[in-house]
Amino acid sequence: MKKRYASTWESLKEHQVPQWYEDGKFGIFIHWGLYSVPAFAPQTWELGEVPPDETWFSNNPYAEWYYNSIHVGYGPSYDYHVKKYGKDFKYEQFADMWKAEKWNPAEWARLFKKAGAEYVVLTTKHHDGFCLFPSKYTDYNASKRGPQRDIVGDLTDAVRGENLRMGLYYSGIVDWTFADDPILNNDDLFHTASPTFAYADYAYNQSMELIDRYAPSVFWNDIGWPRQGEHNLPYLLSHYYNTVEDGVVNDRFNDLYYDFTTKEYQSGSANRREKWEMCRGMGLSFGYNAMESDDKIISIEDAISLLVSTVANNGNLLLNIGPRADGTIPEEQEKRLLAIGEWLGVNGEAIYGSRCSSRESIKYTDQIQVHFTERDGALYVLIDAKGKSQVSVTVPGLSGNAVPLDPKVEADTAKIDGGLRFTVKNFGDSQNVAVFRLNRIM
Ligand SMILES: C[C@@H]1N[C@H](CNC(=O)CCc2c[nH]c3ccccc23)[C@@H](O)[C@H](O)[C@@H]1O
Repeated sequence: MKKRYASTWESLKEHQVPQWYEDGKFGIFIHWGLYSVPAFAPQTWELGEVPPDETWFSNNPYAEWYYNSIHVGYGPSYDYHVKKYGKDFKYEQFADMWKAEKWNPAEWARLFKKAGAEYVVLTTKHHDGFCLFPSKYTDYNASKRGPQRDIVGDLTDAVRGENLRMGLYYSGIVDWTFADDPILNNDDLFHTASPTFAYADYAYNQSMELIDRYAPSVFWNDIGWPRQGEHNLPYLLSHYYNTVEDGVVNDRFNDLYYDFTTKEYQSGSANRREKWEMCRGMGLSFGYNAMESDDKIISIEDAISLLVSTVANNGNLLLNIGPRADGTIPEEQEKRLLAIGEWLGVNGEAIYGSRCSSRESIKYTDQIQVHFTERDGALYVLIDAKGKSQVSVTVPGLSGNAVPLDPKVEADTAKIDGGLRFTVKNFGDSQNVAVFRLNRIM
């Protein structure tokens, strides 16, 4: 019997994180929109590396923040905009320059499948207010302008055609078509953004139409929810769960409610006893930044290390791609997705459907760490030796027969000092992380 949720916080709190989200472990985030046309931001810091103050917001590495970055009236993006487009060029003019002329959603979905992703989360409306779906509440959308198609619907169909889950991102509290004073610190971001009741109703209405049109498996709200509309949330979220039985939401509703908490680069919180999700771009930006060449984005080794360390600590990794305005995915981003997919093809048994082990990760050096996951009574030992071709580590308190998942991994194990000594001589097809299965949990 399908559970029905009442529009009360008490009823919502009975919701459990669905098994598919616990098991899925790896998702693809997609930031695509008008900001993909200029595709520019300075390459400065990771979120959380410096305080969210004027220095951050006037040198914002997030290319999807282009509107605000030029609106502050100074800084690298402003200078770039004046030089490339001219002082009088309005951001809204990008709405008729964005054509997505080379976009093939089925091709994207095939790539995400090959990457080993279990879910996808696409921006439906980012802070600039431009909607990638035919919203009843604004004509500033991709069906009426630019691509002239239902981007959200077309990608949802393609993603579901590959048996992946489709999630939708919505910028709840920030919408620069309603309130666009330049944002220069977090107070502007969280407290003065979109201050009207009219906007709160708009956000509620658009969220309802996204739920009713697409029944997304993830409703990924960003930054916060309009305070004037907080009383709408129990209804909105109970309607969501009653519409999408195994739906799941993040923690960006003004600390009022969540299924999973979020980290973003170095910002946010992760507690391994709760379900959480790490999101980041491949470089410093979520929207495509044409300046972020192959040598400027996360390495394959670091991406695999991040996936393994996140999953071993009860998290999911939502790794972002920033497609070009024409609908192609930059080669350097595709290369990372395919490499992660290859690694998961060999070692996925230790990732998909696994659960966090009671054993905490062990850090031997900055390059050498050992992580643990458990599944169906087996313990998995994931040895991450970034930058090394061989490694020897002793894991205390382990015993039993350790079998590498990758047949091309050459390794010996020996009982020593009350632990198990692993000597990996060749990482085979497993990049920098060799995975072993122990058939008895000690
Ligand atoms: C995925 C990215 N999210 C950014 C907003 N980021 C934040 O508000 C990060 C702060 C944060 C981290 N964990 C949280 C949990 C609750 C509320 C805020 C945060 C966006 O500004 C950015 O353009 C991109 O869409």
